Amino acid sequence: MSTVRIAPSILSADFARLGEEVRAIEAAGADWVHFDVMDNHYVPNLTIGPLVCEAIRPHVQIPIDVHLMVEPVDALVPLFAKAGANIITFHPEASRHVDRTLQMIRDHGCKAGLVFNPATPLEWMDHVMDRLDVVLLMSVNPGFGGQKFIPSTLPKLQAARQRINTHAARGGQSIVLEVDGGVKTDNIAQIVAAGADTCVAGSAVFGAPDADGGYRGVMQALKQAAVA
Ligand SMILES: O=C(CO)[C@@H](O)[C@H](O)COP(=O)(O)O
Ligand SMILES: [Fe+2]
Repeated sequence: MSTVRIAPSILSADFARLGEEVRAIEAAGADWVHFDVMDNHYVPNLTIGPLVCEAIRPHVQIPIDVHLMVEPVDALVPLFAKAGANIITFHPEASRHVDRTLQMIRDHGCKAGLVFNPATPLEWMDHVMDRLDVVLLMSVNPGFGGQKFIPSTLPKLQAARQRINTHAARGGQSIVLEVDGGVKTDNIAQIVAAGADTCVAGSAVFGAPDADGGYRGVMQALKQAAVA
């Protein structure tokens, strides 16, 4: 049985019923709530902030995984920590002092992570391995849900997995390897085989037809397909 985590992205949820939506995905077996923050500056889209994080916090027990697509980053860290975030990830190009931002996230009691766009080199992680709890590889360009998985993410996942395993073999902490964008039942097996242990899925989960078992059906289908 696979231990892959599924983190539904609420970007594709019904925002008018967000409390109900996050309760439904938790009941359906979601492992994390993936919370996409877009600022209409680092990315063209504009989404949700700490007030919405605070509003959904009492509705779920599972960790809230805040993916910051904002520039600059630092001012939002204390606000999301206070709003109940458990994990905060950011794009290294968007922070002037990456080491300091990672440290700040942990100082606020959250797990810290870096997000790599499809063209962002993995070298960004090399000098901050000790400060990382999560490495998130984007398998689409950030800004929108419902895009198609970029296949070059697969060798990049293998390379990231190798770095993470080497770090652990040298006595370093364990680091989650998360993938975000275009994850579906028909590609999750390849994604997990390439080294991912945590998969964000937005449109795949929230677009699941009721006839196929709705959120519970798609969550089971993703977890089963991951080990196929
Ligand atoms: O961060 C992002 C997009 O920028 C993602 O979290 C998407 O929201 C994932 O949605 P799907 O590709 O699974 O529909
Ligand atoms: Fe995301």
